[in-house]
Amino acid sequence: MGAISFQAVGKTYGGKAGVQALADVDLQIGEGEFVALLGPSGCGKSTLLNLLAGFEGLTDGAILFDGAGVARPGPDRAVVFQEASLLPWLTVWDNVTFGPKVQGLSRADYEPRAAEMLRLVGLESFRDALPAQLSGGMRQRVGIARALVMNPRALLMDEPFGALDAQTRLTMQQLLLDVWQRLKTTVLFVTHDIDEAILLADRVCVMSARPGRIARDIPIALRRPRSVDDVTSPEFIAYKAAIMADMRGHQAPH
Ligand SMILES: Nc1ncnc2c1ncn2[C@@H]1O[C@H](COP(=O)(O)OP(=O)(O)OP(=O)(O)O)[C@@H](O)[C@H]1O
Repeated sequence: MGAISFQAVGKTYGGKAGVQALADVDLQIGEGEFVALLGPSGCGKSTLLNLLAGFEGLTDGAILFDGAGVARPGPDRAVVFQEASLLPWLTVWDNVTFGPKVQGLSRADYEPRAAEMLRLVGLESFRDALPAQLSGGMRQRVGIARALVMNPRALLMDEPFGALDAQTRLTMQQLLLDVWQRLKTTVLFVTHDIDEAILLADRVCVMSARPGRIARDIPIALRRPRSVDDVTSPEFIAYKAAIMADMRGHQAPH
Protein backbone atom coordinates (compact mmCIF):
# COMPACT_ATOMS: atom_id res chain seq x y z
CA MET A 1 0.00 0.00 0.00
CA GLY A 2 1.21 3.49 -0.82
CA ALA A 3 2.92 2.87 -4.18
CA ILE A 4 3.28 6.02 -6.27
CA SER A 5 3.89 6.28 -10.00
CA PHE A 6 4.50 9.53 -11.88
CA GLN A 7 4.36 8.80 -15.60
CA ALA A 8 5.61 11.43 -18.07
CA VAL A 9 4.07 14.09 -15.86
CA GLY A 10 4.01 17.66 -17.14
CA LYS A 11 2.55 20.75 -15.55
CA THR A 12 2.17 24.20 -17.06
CA TYR A 13 0.53 26.93 -14.99
CA GLY A 14 -1.71 29.44 -16.76
CA GLY A 15 -2.44 27.63 -20.04
CA LYS A 16 -0.11 26.39 -22.75
CA ALA A 17 1.73 29.70 -23.01
CA GLY A 18 2.20 29.90 -19.23
CA VAL A 19 4.93 28.78 -16.83
CA GLN A 20 6.11 25.25 -17.53
CA ALA A 21 6.92 23.96 -14.06
CA LEU A 22 7.42 20.25 -14.85
CA ALA A 23 8.23 18.33 -18.02
CA ASP A 24 8.28 14.59 -18.49
CA VAL A 25 8.69 13.53 -14.87
CA ASP A 26 8.94 9.79 -14.38
CA LEU A 27 9.26 8.57 -10.83
CA GLN A 28 8.28 5.29 -9.20
CA ILE A 29 8.08 5.05 -5.42
CA GLY A 30 7.55 1.64 -3.86
CA GLU A 31 5.32 1.00 -0.88
CA GLY A 32 6.96 1.98 2.38
CA GLU A 33 9.77 3.81 0.62
CA PHE A 34 11.09 7.19 1.79
CA VAL A 35 12.01 9.42 -1.17
CA ALA A 36 13.44 12.94 -0.88
CA LEU A 37 13.09 15.48 -3.69
CA LEU A 38 15.94 17.93 -3.83
CA GLY A 39 16.53 20.72 -6.30
CA PRO A 40 17.05 24.41 -6.93
CA SER A 41 14.37 26.89 -5.93
CA GLY A 42 11.52 26.96 -8.42
CA CYS A 43 12.32 23.62 -10.07
CA GLY A 44 8.87 22.27 -9.32
CA LYS A 45 9.31 20.19 -6.15
CA SER A 46 6.17 21.58 -4.50
CA THR A 47 4.29 21.30 -7.76
CA LEU A 48 5.05 17.59 -7.97
CA LEU A 49 3.90 17.07 -4.39
CA ASN A 50 0.74 19.17 -4.94
CA LEU A 51 -0.16 17.12 -8.02
CA LEU A 52 0.11 13.90 -6.01
CA ALA A 53 -1.88 15.49 -3.18
CA GLY A 54 -4.61 16.29 -5.73
CA PHE A 55 -4.41 20.06 -5.06
CA GLU A 56 -3.54 20.78 -8.70
CA GLY A 57 -4.46 19.07 -11.95
CA LEU A 58 -1.82 17.81 -14.36
CA THR A 59 -1.22 19.10 -17.87
CA ASP A 60 0.36 15.90 -19.27
CA GLY A 61 0.96 12.32 -18.20
CA ALA A 62 -0.54 10.41 -15.30
CA ILE A 63 -0.10 9.89 -11.57
CA LEU A 64 -1.12 6.57 -10.11
CA PHE A 65 -1.49 5.93 -6.40
CA ASP A 66 -1.78 2.21 -5.67
CA GLY A 67 -2.71 1.79 -9.32
CA ALA A 68 -5.54 4.34 -9.37
CA GLY A 69 -5.39 7.78 -11.01
CA VAL A 70 -5.17 10.73 -8.61
CA ALA A 71 -8.11 13.07 -9.08
CA ARG A 72 -8.60 14.96 -5.85
CA PRO A 73 -7.20 15.27 -2.33
CA GLY A 74 -7.93 12.37 0.03
CA PRO A 75 -7.12 11.14 3.53
CA ASP A 76 -5.02 8.35 1.99
CA ARG A 77 -2.38 11.02 1.15
CA ALA A 78 -1.71 13.18 4.22
CA VAL A 79 0.18 16.43 3.67
CA VAL A 80 2.50 18.24 6.08
CA PHE A 81 3.59 21.77 5.11
CA GLN A 82 6.20 24.12 6.54
CA GLU A 83 3.58 25.66 8.81
CA ALA A 84 1.43 23.25 10.78
CA SER A 85 -1.59 25.61 10.42
CA LEU A 86 -3.37 24.20 13.44
CA LEU A 87 -6.77 25.50 14.41
CA PRO A 88 -5.78 28.04 17.10
CA TRP A 89 -8.94 27.71 19.18
CA LEU A 90 -8.66 23.94 19.50
CA THR A 91 -6.45 22.02 21.90
CA VAL A 92 -3.70 19.69 20.68
CA TRP A 93 -6.05 16.73 21.16
CA ASP A 94 -8.92 18.39 19.30
CA ASN A 95 -6.59 19.36 16.44
CA VAL A 96 -5.35 15.79 16.12
CA THR A 97 -8.85 14.28 16.23
CA PHE A 98 -10.44 16.93 14.00
CA GLY A 99 -9.80 15.07 10.72
CA PRO A 100 -11.24 11.70 11.76
CA LYS A 101 -14.23 13.47 13.33
CA VAL A 102 -14.94 15.34 10.10
CA GLN A 103 -14.58 12.05 8.21
CA GLY A 104 -17.34 10.68 10.44
CA LEU A 105 -15.20 7.92 11.95
CA SER A 106 -16.27 6.51 15.28
CA ARG A 107 -14.47 7.68 18.41
CA ALA A 108 -13.71 4.11 19.36
CA ASP A 109 -11.73 3.86 16.11
CA TYR A 110 -9.74 7.07 16.15
CA GLU A 111 -9.21 7.88 19.83
CA PRO A 112 -6.74 5.05 20.54
CA ARG A 113 -4.82 5.90 17.37
CA ALA A 114 -4.80 9.64 18.21
CA ALA A 115 -3.40 8.83 21.66
CA GLU A 116 -0.77 6.57 20.11
CA MET A 117 0.29 9.22 17.56
CA LEU A 118 0.55 11.87 20.29
CA ARG A 119 2.75 9.49 22.26
CA LEU A 120 4.84 8.79 19.17
CA VAL A 121 5.58 12.51 18.68
CA GLY A 122 6.23 12.97 22.41
CA LEU A 123 3.28 15.24 23.16
CA GLU A 124 0.99 13.12 25.31
CA SER A 125 1.36 15.53 28.23
CA PHE A 126 0.38 18.49 26.02
CA ARG A 127 -2.97 17.19 24.82
CA ASP A 128 -4.90 20.02 26.50
CA ALA A 129 -2.53 22.81 25.39
CA LEU A 130 -3.52 25.36 22.75
CA PRO A 131 -1.27 25.85 19.70
CA ALA A 132 -0.20 29.32 20.91
CA GLN A 133 1.28 27.70 24.03
CA LEU A 134 3.59 25.48 21.96
CA SER A 135 6.97 26.10 20.31
CA GLY A 136 7.31 25.88 16.52
CA GLY A 137 8.79 22.39 16.75
CA MET A 138 5.96 21.20 18.98
CA ARG A 139 3.35 22.62 16.62
CA GLN A 140 5.00 20.73 13.78
CA ARG A 141 4.85 17.55 15.90
CA VAL A 142 1.11 18.09 16.25
CA GLY A 143 0.97 18.53 12.47
CA ILE A 144 2.68 15.16 12.01
CA ALA A 145 0.40 13.44 14.54
CA ARG A 146 -2.62 15.00 12.82
CA ALA A 147 -1.43 13.65 9.47
CA LEU A 148 -0.69 10.16 10.80
CA VAL A 149 -3.94 9.77 12.71
CA MET A 150 -5.73 9.34 9.38
CA ASN A 151 -3.67 6.22 8.79
CA PRO A 152 -2.58 7.51 5.38
CA ARG A 153 -0.96 5.25 2.81
CA ALA A 154 1.47 8.06 1.98
CA LEU A 155 2.81 11.06 3.83
CA LEU A 156 3.63 14.07 1.63
CA MET A 157 5.96 16.51 3.36
CA ASP A 158 6.85 19.89 1.84
CA GLU A 159 9.81 21.48 3.67
CA PRO A 160 8.22 20.47 6.98
CA PHE A 161 11.19 21.63 9.05
CA GLY A 162 12.14 24.63 6.90
CA ALA A 163 10.96 27.23 9.41
CA LEU A 164 12.65 25.68 12.46
CA ASP A 165 15.96 26.65 14.05
CA ALA A 166 18.89 24.29 13.45
CA GLN A 167 18.69 22.51 16.81
CA THR A 168 14.94 21.92 16.64
CA ARG A 169 15.33 20.78 13.07
CA LEU A 170 17.76 18.04 14.16
CA THR A 171 15.35 16.94 16.88
CA MET A 172 12.53 16.77 14.35
CA GLN A 173 14.64 14.83 11.85
CA GLN A 174 15.39 12.26 14.54
CA LEU A 175 11.73 12.12 15.48
CA LEU A 176 10.72 11.53 11.88
CA LEU A 177 13.36 8.81 11.50
CA ASP A 178 11.99 7.06 14.59
CA VAL A 179 8.35 7.46 13.54
CA TRP A 180 9.04 6.19 10.03
CA GLN A 181 11.04 3.24 11.38
CA ARG A 182 7.93 2.31 13.37
CA LEU A 183 5.21 2.91 10.77
CA LYS A 184 7.02 2.47 7.42
CA THR A 185 4.53 4.71 5.63
CA THR A 186 5.52 5.74 2.09
CA VAL A 187 7.00 9.27 2.30
CA LEU A 188 7.62 11.90 -0.38
CA PHE A 189 9.71 14.61 1.26
CA VAL A 190 10.56 17.95 -0.38
CA THR A 191 13.61 19.79 0.91
CA HIS A 192 16.40 22.21 -0.04
CA ASP A 193 18.69 20.65 2.51
CA ILE A 194 21.11 18.02 1.21
CA ASP A 195 21.98 16.67 4.68
CA GLU A 196 18.31 16.29 5.54
CA ALA A 197 17.60 14.44 2.28
CA ILE A 198 20.47 11.97 2.74
CA LEU A 199 19.80 11.41 6.42
CA LEU A 200 16.12 10.59 5.99
CA ALA A 201 15.65 9.02 2.60
CA ASP A 202 16.06 5.66 0.89
CA ARG A 203 16.47 7.55 -2.37
CA VAL A 204 17.36 11.16 -3.11
CA CYS A 205 15.92 12.43 -6.39
CA VAL A 206 17.69 15.52 -7.66
CA MET A 207 15.58 17.69 -9.94
CA SER A 208 16.87 19.89 -12.72
CA ALA A 209 16.05 23.60 -12.99
CA ARG A 210 12.69 24.56 -14.51
CA PRO A 211 11.05 22.87 -16.24
CA GLY A 212 11.78 20.30 -13.55
CA ARG A 213 12.69 16.73 -14.34
CA ILE A 214 14.22 14.00 -12.25
CA ALA A 215 17.89 14.48 -13.15
CA ARG A 216 19.38 11.89 -10.78
CA ASP A 217 17.93 9.19 -8.59
CA ILE A 218 20.44 8.19 -5.92
CA PRO A 219 19.82 5.22 -3.60
CA ILE A 220 21.08 5.93 -0.08
CA ALA A 221 22.43 2.71 1.34
CA LEU A 222 23.21 4.02 4.85
CA ARG A 223 22.12 1.39 7.37
CA ARG A 224 18.98 1.83 9.43
CA PRO A 225 17.94 2.69 12.03
CA ARG A 226 19.71 6.00 11.44
CA SER A 227 20.53 8.84 13.78
CA VAL A 228 21.37 12.50 13.23
CA ASP A 229 24.93 11.65 14.30
CA ASP A 230 25.35 9.73 11.03
CA VAL A 231 25.94 13.00 9.15
CA THR A 232 29.62 12.92 10.08
CA SER A 233 30.28 9.39 8.79
CA PRO A 234 32.56 8.99 5.74
CA GLU A 235 29.77 7.27 3.74
CA PHE A 236 27.44 10.18 4.45
CA ILE A 237 30.03 12.74 3.39
CA ALA A 238 30.70 10.81 0.19
CA TYR A 239 26.98 10.96 -0.69
CA LYS A 240 26.94 14.65 0.09
CA ALA A 241 29.92 15.39 -2.15
CA ALA A 242 28.34 13.45 -5.03
CA ILE A 243 24.96 15.16 -4.67
CA MET A 244 26.50 18.63 -4.39
CA ALA A 245 28.40 18.01 -7.61
CA ASP A 246 25.16 16.85 -9.25
CA MET A 247 23.26 19.90 -8.09
CA ARG A 248 25.92 22.25 -9.41
CA GLY A 249 25.50 20.54 -12.76
CA HIS A 250 21.75 21.20 -12.78
CA GLN A 251 21.57 24.88 -11.86
CA ALA A 252 19.77 27.19 -14.27
CA PRO A 253 22.25 28.86 -16.64
CA HIS A 254 23.11 32.43 -15.56
N1 LIG B 1 -0.08 28.53 -8.71
C1 LIG B 1 0.91 28.88 -9.55
N2 LIG B 1 0.68 29.69 -10.60
C2 LIG B 1 1.66 30.02 -11.46
N3 LIG B 1 2.94 29.60 -11.35
C3 LIG B 1 3.23 28.80 -10.32
C4 LIG B 1 2.24 28.39 -9.36
N4 LIG B 1 2.83 27.58 -8.45
C5 LIG B 1 4.14 27.48 -8.82
N5 LIG B 1 4.37 28.21 -9.94
C6 LIG B 1 5.65 28.32 -10.66
O1 LIG B 1 6.07 27.02 -10.99
C7 LIG B 1 7.47 26.88 -10.79
C8 LIG B 1 7.73 25.75 -9.82
O2 LIG B 1 7.28 26.13 -8.51
P1 LIG B 1 7.39 25.19 -7.24
O3 LIG B 1 6.85 25.95 -6.08
O4 LIG B 1 6.80 23.88 -7.53
O5 LIG B 1 8.97 25.02 -7.10
P2 LIG B 1 9.84 24.52 -5.86
O6 LIG B 1 10.94 23.70 -6.44
O7 LIG B 1 8.97 23.88 -4.85
O8 LIG B 1 10.42 25.88 -5.32
P3 LIG B 1 10.95 26.26 -3.85
O9 LIG B 1 12.06 25.32 -3.58
O10 LIG B 1 11.40 27.67 -4.01
O11 LIG B 1 9.79 26.09 -2.92
C9 LIG B 1 7.98 28.24 -10.31
O12 LIG B 1 8.48 28.94 -11.42
C10 LIG B 1 6.75 28.89 -9.76
O13 LIG B 1 6.82 30.28 -9.87
